[in-house]
Amino acid sequence: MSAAPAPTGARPVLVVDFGAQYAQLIARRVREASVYSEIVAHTITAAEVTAKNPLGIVLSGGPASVYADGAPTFDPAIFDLGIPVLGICYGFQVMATALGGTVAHTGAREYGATPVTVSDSGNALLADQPTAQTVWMSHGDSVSEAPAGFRVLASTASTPVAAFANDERRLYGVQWHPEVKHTEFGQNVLENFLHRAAGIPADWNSGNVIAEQVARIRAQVGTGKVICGLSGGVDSAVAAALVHKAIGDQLVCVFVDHGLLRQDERRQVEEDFVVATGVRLVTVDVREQFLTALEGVSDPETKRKIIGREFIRSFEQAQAELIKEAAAIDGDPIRFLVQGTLYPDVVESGGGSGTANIKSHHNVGGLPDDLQFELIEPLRTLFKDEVRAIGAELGLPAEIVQRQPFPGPGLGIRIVGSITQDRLDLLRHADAIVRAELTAAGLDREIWQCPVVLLADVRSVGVQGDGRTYGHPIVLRPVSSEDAMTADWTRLPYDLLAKISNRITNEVDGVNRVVLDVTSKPPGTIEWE
Ligand SMILES: Nc1ncnc2c1ncn2[C@@H]1O[C@H](COP(=O)(O)OP(=O)(O)OP(=O)(O)O)[C@@H](O)[C@H]1O
Ligand SMILES: O=c1[nH]c(=O)c2[nH+]cn([C@@H]3O[C@H](COP(=O)(O)O)[C@@H](O)[C@H]3O)c2[nH]1
Ligand SMILES: NC(=O)CC[C@H](N)C(=O)O
Ligand SMILES: [Mg+2]
Repeated sequence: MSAAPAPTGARPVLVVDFGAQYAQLIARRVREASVYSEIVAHTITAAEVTAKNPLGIVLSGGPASVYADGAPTFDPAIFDLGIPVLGICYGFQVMATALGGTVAHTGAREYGATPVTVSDSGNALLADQPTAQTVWMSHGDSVSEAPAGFRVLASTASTPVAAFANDERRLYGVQWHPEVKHTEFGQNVLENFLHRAAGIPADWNSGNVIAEQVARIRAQVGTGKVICGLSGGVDSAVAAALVHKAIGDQLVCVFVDHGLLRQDERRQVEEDFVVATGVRLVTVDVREQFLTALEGVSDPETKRKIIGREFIRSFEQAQAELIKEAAAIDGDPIRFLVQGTLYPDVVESGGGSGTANIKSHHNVGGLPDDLQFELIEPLRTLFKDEVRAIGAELGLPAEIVQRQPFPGPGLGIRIVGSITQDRLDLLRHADAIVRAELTAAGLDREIWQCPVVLLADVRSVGVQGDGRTYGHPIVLRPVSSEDAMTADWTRLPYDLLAKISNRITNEVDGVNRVVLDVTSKPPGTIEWE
């Protein structure tokens, strides 16, 4: 399992994964508390834990029941190592069972927002916590009896043991999920555990990530040559800056012009980006290849796999050209490919432990089986806002660090239907209008991104210039988000929406209707495909 890499000599907090949806979220919240963390499998043994010398351990939730056959187990000797442990949900139930308490299917099930009563705040975990608070629950089993030596700290209407503690042994557990934003005092509980109970100082920051990644990249690459897929977006800019810091001129960036880009994008990357960062950049023009490969394809996953494959073919093409150019390589082969992959790309592609495939991101689930490159993905366990912080720390300009995301498959996954040159030109035009208006309204920082989608297989009747039209709708999808894992639709001012709608229907041939997507994520995703 991938884990955020340790800074040299740093003692981690281990997050033990029992198949949770939220293991990375826990790791991220620990980082937010300025503490370094690593995710480990639940099969870790007491000896392996000792070898890692952790400052604390957090046990995640998980879908199984502790008493069921085949449920994920945990080495009980770990509780005797003297290391502070916090169990969450399934992890709380694991701790209860291992230490002589009982867990049962009591019939009490709690999902979502649940009021909890804190009955004992005279302990490190719930110190200074209000008596009444709302927490996020997701369980069907309950601790019916706390282990001997443990105090019950909190309860809900149907769960008498909702939190417990043994301050002497520094063992703690909560039935609820402190790692999700909907839990009112969740971060406080985690920080109480880390700082008060376990006494861990708050001294971890993005500077540590940079130092460690630089060391790790140097060790991985040696004197080899590296290419980096650079899109002009935040993630690849930060990845490239990190790699550049590590190995300097051994890095060459490659921009793929696949014809699915927005207006003016290539020029921006080739000129503005290079000026801002000083990286060496080559562009491969593969517009024809992509269009041919995608001809007649309308299924979203098929499109994504083709795009993922063609990206790698494009990088191989750049690799071959650079190898010919002796100056770029000094005779060393180019074996490594840097990608700005983030954790949400991985988890949505089904790459988390036991998580579902929502959509194959081109750089993860869309990679071809015959991939020859050795990947370098220094941001793979991080979330976008963390990456922005690292970019700022590395000195990248705000225009780059604060840029809105744009997916690698570009306009290709914003045409619902098959992709043609005409449809791309139409969508590019509509998208340019939307972006110009949002920028003019000063809203770029407020919205996370605003996909503009062409419903190429849908037509509706309109009237323009006293004549009948039978045109396509354009969908506006403005969203607000913290990390793209969840999102809400942005309430844009009506006047602005009216202006955008007017301009698109007046200026873009073939469009006679503009509609607004008012769906959150979940249940929708941000992109339509
Ligand atoms: N046009 C492109 N040329 C080269 N590499 C690309 C291109 N588009 C995407 N990539 C690669 O795929 C990775 C994932 O794309 P993604 O859009 O998630 O990240 P990004 O473009 O770097 O940042 P952002 O999410 O802000 O758009 C990039 O980090 C980059 O390595
Ligand atoms: O580089 C990328 N390659 C992809 O294949 C891809 N698919 C979605 N996205 C971006 O990821 C975030 C979440 O998008 P969804 O809610 O649509 O899954 C949003 O920011 C999307 O724009 C992608 N980025
Ligand atoms: N989210 C969880 O960790 C759930 C734990 C366990 N499966 C239960 O239903 O109680
Ligand atoms: Mg991008």
